[in-house]
Amino acid sequence: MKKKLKSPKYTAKVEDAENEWDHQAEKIKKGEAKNLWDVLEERGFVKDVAGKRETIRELMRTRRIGAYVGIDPTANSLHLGHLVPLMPLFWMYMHGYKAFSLVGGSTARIGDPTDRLQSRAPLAKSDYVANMAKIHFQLKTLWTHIEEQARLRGFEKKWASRKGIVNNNAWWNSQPMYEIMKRVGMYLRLGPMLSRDTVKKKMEAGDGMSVAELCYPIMQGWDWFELARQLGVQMQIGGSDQFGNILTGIEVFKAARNSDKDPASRLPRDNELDDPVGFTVPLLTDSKGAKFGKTAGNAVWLDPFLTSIYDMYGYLVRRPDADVERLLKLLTFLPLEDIQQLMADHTNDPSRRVAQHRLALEVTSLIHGTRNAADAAEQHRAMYRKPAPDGEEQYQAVVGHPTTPTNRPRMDMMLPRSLIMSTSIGRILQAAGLADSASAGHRLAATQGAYIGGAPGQKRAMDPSALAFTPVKVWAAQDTQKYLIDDEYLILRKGKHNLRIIKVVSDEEYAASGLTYPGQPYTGVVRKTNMRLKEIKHDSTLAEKIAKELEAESNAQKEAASGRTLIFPEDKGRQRREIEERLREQLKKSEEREEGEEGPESDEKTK
Ligand SMILES: Nc1ncnc2c1ncn2[C@@H]1O[C@H](COP(=O)(O)OP(=O)(O)OP(=O)(O)O)[C@@H](O)[C@H]1O
Ligand SMILES: N[C@@H](Cc1ccc(O)cc1)C(=O)O
Repeated sequence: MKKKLKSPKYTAKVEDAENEWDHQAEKIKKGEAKNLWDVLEERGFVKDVAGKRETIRELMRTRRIGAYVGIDPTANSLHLGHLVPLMPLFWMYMHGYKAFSLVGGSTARIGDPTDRLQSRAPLAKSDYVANMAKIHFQLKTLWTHIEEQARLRGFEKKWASRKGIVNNNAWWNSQPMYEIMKRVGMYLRLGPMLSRDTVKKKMEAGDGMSVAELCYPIMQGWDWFELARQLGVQMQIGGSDQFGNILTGIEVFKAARNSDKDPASRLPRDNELDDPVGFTVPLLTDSKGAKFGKTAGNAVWLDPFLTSIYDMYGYLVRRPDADVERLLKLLTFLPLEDIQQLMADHTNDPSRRVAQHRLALEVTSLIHGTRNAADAAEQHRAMYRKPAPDGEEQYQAVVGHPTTPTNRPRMDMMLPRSLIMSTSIGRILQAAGLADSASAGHRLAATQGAYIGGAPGQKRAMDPSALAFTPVKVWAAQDTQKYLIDDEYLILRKGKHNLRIIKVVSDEEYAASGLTYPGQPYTGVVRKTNMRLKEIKHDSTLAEKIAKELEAESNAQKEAASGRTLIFPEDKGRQRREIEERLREQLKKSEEREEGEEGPESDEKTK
């Protein structure tokens, strides 16, 4: 590979960063600063260590190493359990290391057999594409919130620190089997692989083991090696169930490294500090001790549509006193002294649950941003009045609008195929909830304020890390469909994080779902009224029915107060004229309102 020449300015920056690191290492040695490894241990992150503790400690002191956590997109959202291995990664980034989260686009298609008796059910290609994109963007949002947290906590941004999201599709889509067999397969022995507990159990008491599943840890180890080659990743972090995979990974890494014939590209192996190292974090479990996650079905999801921000806040507020200190250490960036103070306050009056509320606020801020977390805290305060003397929380009344599945904008949604195939991009942006009206959607497209994912005609399984976004333009209606991924998904984005992953379904399936989208024809008042006016002309009995509906609608509010019921006149002709009159009035008002909303650029041509 041709190496890029580095500018003198860049080289100087690298040198400065190295000097800065050496200086910090010296301070740690003299006891003037803390080694991050010790911080991680104190906070309870370290369960099992792959490598020697002292070596890792020295490595973290002397080198700005890279670390990674891998997550297979086997569900459509991250959950709270994933935060435990991700937190040390975030800590490392804040302290100037290089930290990467990996989306296992390829490994998810094999399925990690660790601790399972039954193989994972194969994912439909479309689900897998959607999961991958969603997890990728959730991680992206998390990383943005980490920047926010770092700023709030006064961490100085380091030029040489790195953060990123990678997808192992990037190499597995074109990885020759021959290379793996030759560089790794030849050196790994089958005996130790077969004697792993998790393998034995699945073979003896479960549904057996496929060759692909048996090779899963090799894939994971090769990922590590690729990340080391490309990004300098020397450390892997995972949940405690990943310990076996991390140990096998070290063997794979070393075999791959040692078989590199070219000394110029070979990763260093001069001393112990050059070797790959890893550690696992304790598993977050539910009250019955089961691993918190997608398989056990007990997850608290990071997707606010699956677990509302309010519900996540409430879940954290309900954590038992015995768990709260540990969770504060694992899931927040609060300094240990602050946690101690908080626990002392909590012990003084446990009924106020100050420690739990702080936990809830910190974790929801990290996941959903500080503003949303503050809203959730406010909703929570409004929902519950002060605890009764017996300590029980009491339900009061709902004040404000708690987040519910219906009022939360969805990241993933469904739209009918005819809309995508034949309507203007303005209307599609409106239907996706990225614009308030079709003309606002048009303006967004005209000013290139919205983006569409993928390349025209993309057919291969998408790799979100490589997913390019093209600014949407005011193109012809049939141009949007060129961006359909696997003929099934459309990805739209406004700004950095306002993302819509749209599953495009047949019109029949959409109608059967009972869903409607903003701007859907004949769901707006104008169109409904117009349609009914036409119907009424042909059927006078319909007038009575519509009159009743209209009355019921307006009386719903009045009735409670007055208790009055309306009596309809007997004269059918007059009745029809009156109703038509009222419908016209309603129509006029609605048209005026819609004009006001849409402005002069209404895209009538697409109707
Ligand atoms: N409850 C948890 N506590 C701590 N770490 C977790 C928890 N759940 C998942 N992890 C860790 O997150 C990383 C990614 O896990 P991933 O979602 O790929 O698969 P998984 O753990 O097998 O999920 P599941 O078993 O729920 O299907 C792994 O390192 C895993 O150990
Ligand atoms: N095997 C991990 C996920 C993972 C995938 C690829 C990796 O390189 C690392 C980790 C799990 O299931 O939890």
